[in-house]
Amino acid sequence: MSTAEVVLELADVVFRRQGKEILHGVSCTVRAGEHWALLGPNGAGKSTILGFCGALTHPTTGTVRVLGAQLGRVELQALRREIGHVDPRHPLRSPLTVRDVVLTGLTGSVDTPPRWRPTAAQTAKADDLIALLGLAGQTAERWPTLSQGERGRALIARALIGEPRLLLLDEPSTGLDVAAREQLLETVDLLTHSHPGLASVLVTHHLEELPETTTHALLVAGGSVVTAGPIDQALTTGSVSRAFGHPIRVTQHDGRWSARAARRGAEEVA
Ligand SMILES: Nc1ncnc2c1ncn2[C@@H]1O[C@H](COP(=O)(O)OP(=O)(O)OP(=O)(O)O)[C@@H](O)[C@H]1O
Repeated sequence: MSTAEVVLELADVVFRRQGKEILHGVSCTVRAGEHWALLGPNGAGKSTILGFCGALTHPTTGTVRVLGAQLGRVELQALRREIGHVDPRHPLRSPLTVRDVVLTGLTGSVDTPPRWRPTAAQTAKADDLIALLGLAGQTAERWPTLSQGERGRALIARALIGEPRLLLLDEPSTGLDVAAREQLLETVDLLTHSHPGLASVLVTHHLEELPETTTHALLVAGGSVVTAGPIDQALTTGSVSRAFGHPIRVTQHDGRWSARAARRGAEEVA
């Protein structure tokens, strides 16, 4: 059992909305340096769980502790500033440059606030992150001209500029072609070296979209945990088939995962 600092802890979390129980007692502990995949079929409860991780919602019962603070006892706004949140549906409409988009991670806003000016050190830091994410040379390019993949990497730089201890990635490969997806995954893998203490939670429906550096998986279905723990133990043909309600064969090759429907005549699903 790791002794690294606990970054995120969900204990028996139940969530009800409009008379409906959406989560039925979810528990999970994420420690510094761990990279979790949050996986499950449509409607499983992934976004709801990510909402707790990002200090966006309170549980109905049970406890959520994010970065040592219990939700319900702390000011959520202050806590959110310590969490890097990458949402591929970032609602930016104005033609900010890559550098300006990254700097909005410091103000926690979508656009640059009027009269806000970055310091020279903040600008230098934005440029360092832009280079780290493979966008050097595109610092002055404007948001509407960027590809989806470039936007995804710019949003990771934006999430990192506040030096978060927890990074949340909400389906970061959405809308990417295979090359852009692979570049994005390589970039995420790089973070284990550039930001060694950082913990992350990445939401996806697809095992193929898991970075090689993923250490743990939380598999959910119907608002309950199917399995949670080190990825090699958590992601199995049996657990993934149970979660998705379909016989699926899970394989791992060179650190990458894949899932295929188990065809008739194939080996029995464990
Ligand atoms: N505010 C709400 N009021 C009522 N029901 C809700 C609310 N938010 C979510 N739900 C329901 O809770 C369930 C889980 O939703 P959630 O969005 O967390 O699933 P998900 O795993 O992220 O799904 P997807 O993969 O489709 O994005 C769904 O059945 C959804 O309809």
